[in-house]
Amino acid sequence: MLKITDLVKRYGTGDPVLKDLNLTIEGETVVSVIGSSGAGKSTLLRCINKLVAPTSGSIVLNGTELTGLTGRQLREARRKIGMVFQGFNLVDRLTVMENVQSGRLGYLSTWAALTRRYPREEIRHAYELMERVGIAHYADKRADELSGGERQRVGVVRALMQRPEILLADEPTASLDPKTSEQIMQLLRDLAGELKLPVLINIHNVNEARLYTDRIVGMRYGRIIFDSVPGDLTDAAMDEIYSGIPSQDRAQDRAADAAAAPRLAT
Ligand SMILES: Nc1ncnc2c1ncn2[C@@H]1O[C@H](COP(=O)(O)OP(=O)(O)OP(=O)(O)O)[C@@H](O)[C@H]1O
Repeated sequence: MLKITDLVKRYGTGDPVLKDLNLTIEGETVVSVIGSSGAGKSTLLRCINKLVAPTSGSIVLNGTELTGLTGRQLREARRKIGMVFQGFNLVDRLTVMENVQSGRLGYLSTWAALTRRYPREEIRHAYELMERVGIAHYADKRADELSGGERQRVGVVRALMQRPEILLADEPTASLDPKTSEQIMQLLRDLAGELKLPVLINIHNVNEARLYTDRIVGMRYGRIIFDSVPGDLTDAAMDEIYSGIPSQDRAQDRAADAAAAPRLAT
């Protein structure tokens, strides 16, 4: 279970870009995070995998508090978090197998990694996962010889090689054509069920969020203003997430209007 409590992130001395954010994800749920550019979606993911340090608040993954970890404990905690990227982040000149095994680098000795002598068990595990996502026959191909969809499958297998406890995906389909995007979303959804893994996906494509995720979290100005099943994402909810002023400010404005109204009437 991932439990985020009162998370605040401020870059430098600027205003907070995440404001007292609370979010709990249990079981194998696939959750999408939607919202306008700048709403704080990527910052949220980066706080979870500690690519950026939260300013305050708590992030607990299966009983381990992630905030405040450093050194070896941080490296160990990071292994529990699989990451899938928009641009795939593969090493082009390496083979698919080498890219996939790089997901295990934190576990291998430097010597084994440098000489690419992967443990037999890890080769078997890699083949199993590659078979599952349909890229086993490309194991010895260079990554730059693959299509976008195939490259993203390599990215997914690399993340799963860590045997993560949660999978984070930052715009995993934004570089793909519509049909391939749907295949990758379906794959993430199926893998969540098969591996009993929660998956958190930042996504701009609301249709894909509706079709392939169990729960949609809508962010605006660093706050979660919508958190429900896709069926509840009405046009009004979309308006609130993507346009106008933040709901909290709107509520404050409404309260101010109401307070001012009697005076205006007189
Ligand atoms: N490294 C940084 N330093 C300073 N400000 C940052 C940094 N990264 C992000 N921001 C700011 O934080 C806010 C949230 O950005 P973030 O990238 O999390 O939003 P987003 O919802 O993921 O946007 P997009 O959909 O465009 O990726 C923005 O105002 C952005 O300018």
